[in-house]
Amino acid sequence: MPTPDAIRWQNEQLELLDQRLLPSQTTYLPYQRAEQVAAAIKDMVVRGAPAIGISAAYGMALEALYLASQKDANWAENLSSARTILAASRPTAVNLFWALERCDPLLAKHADIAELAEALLALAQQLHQEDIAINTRIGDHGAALIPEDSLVYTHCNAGALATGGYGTALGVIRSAWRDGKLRGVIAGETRPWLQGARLTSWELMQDKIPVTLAIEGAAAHLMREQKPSWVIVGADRVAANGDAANKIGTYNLAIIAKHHGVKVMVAAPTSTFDLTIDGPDIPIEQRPSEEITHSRGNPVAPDQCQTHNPAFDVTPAELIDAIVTEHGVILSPDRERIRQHFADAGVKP
Ligand SMILES: CSC[C@H]1O[C@H](OP(=O)(O)O)[C@H](O)[C@@H]1O
Repeated sequence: MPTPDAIRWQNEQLELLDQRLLPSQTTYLPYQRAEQVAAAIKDMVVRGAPAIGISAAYGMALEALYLASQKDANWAENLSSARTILAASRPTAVNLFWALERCDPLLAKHADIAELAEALLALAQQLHQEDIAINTRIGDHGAALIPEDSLVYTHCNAGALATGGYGTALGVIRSAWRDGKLRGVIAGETRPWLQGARLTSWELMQDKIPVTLAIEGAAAHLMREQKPSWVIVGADRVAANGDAANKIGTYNLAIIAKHHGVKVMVAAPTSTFDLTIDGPDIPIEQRPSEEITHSRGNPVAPDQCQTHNPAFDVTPAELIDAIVTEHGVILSPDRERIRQHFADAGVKP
C-alpha cells in the first residue's frame, strides 16, 4: 500500500497526517487557522522542508478563508500577523520562507479578501501538486547516478512524508528501485525523533523496497563492511557555496563516507536553496531537551540532565559529491556550479 499523503485538502479544510504517531497510528488532524498550522509545524505533526512550505501556504489560505467568512475589516493586518506566526514556526527549512514569499504577490494584488482567499488556496494546491512532479524529476536525475546492484544508505526521512509526495532522497531511491538498480537500502534510525526508524523504514516497506534499519552508531562499520555506493539524503537548506543543512548526523555520515570512498548525494528541489547566505550562516534549530531525555514520556536520562539537541547540521560542499535538483545534477557542487545550474535552468534564485 502506498504511503498515505502527509498533507491533504478535504472538506474545505487542511488535514495533516500526525507523523508523531507513525508508524503505529495513521491519524489525520483537521486545521482551519494559520496559528494551528504553525503549531503543527513547530510540534512536527508535519515535517520535512517541502511539506513545511506547502503546509504554510495552506495555512495562509485557511486564514484568508476565515477572515473572509468573518467579513473582518482588519483582514490585511490579521493576515500579516498570521504570516509572521507561520514564519516563526521553525527556522532552518528555507521552504517555509520560500512558500510564504510565493504568497506575498497575491497579498499585494487582491483588495478583496474573498478573492484573495481563493487565490491563496489555488496557490497552495499548485505548490502541492508541483512538488510531487518536482520530486519525480529529482528521483529520475538521481537514479541515473546509481550503479547497478547498489546498496545505498539514507538518513532521516526525505520521503513522501516530508514532501508533497514521492520524496526527494526517497524519490531517488524509489526511481532507482523502479529501474532495477538497487539491492537494498540501509536506513539510519535518526535519533532523537527517529524519522528513519518510524518513517523511512515504514515508507520503503510499504513500497516493498528492501530496507534494513540500523542505529547511527553503526554507520562507519556498515560503510566499511557493506560498502554502499551512495549516501542519499535530503536537505532543509542548501547555501550559495554548496554547503547543505540537513538532519543532525548528516555531517557525521559525510565524513565517514569520505573515509570509506562512499559518495554523498543531496537530493533537494531548487526551493530548498538559499543563495543569500553561505553554510555557516544557516540558522540551526535547537529543539527541546525532552526529545533526548525522554522516550514516549519515559525518562531515559537523569532528571534535569543538560542536553545539546540541534535538529540539523551543515555538511560542507567539499564532502558532497552531487546535489540533485528537478533540473539535473550539480557534480562537486560549489558556488559557481550552483550559480550556473540556476542560470541554465532559468530559475530566479
Ligand atoms: C525533504 S526535506 C526532509 C528533511 O527534513 C527533515 O527534518 P525534520 O524531520 O526535522 O523536518 C530532515 O532534515 C530531512 O532530510
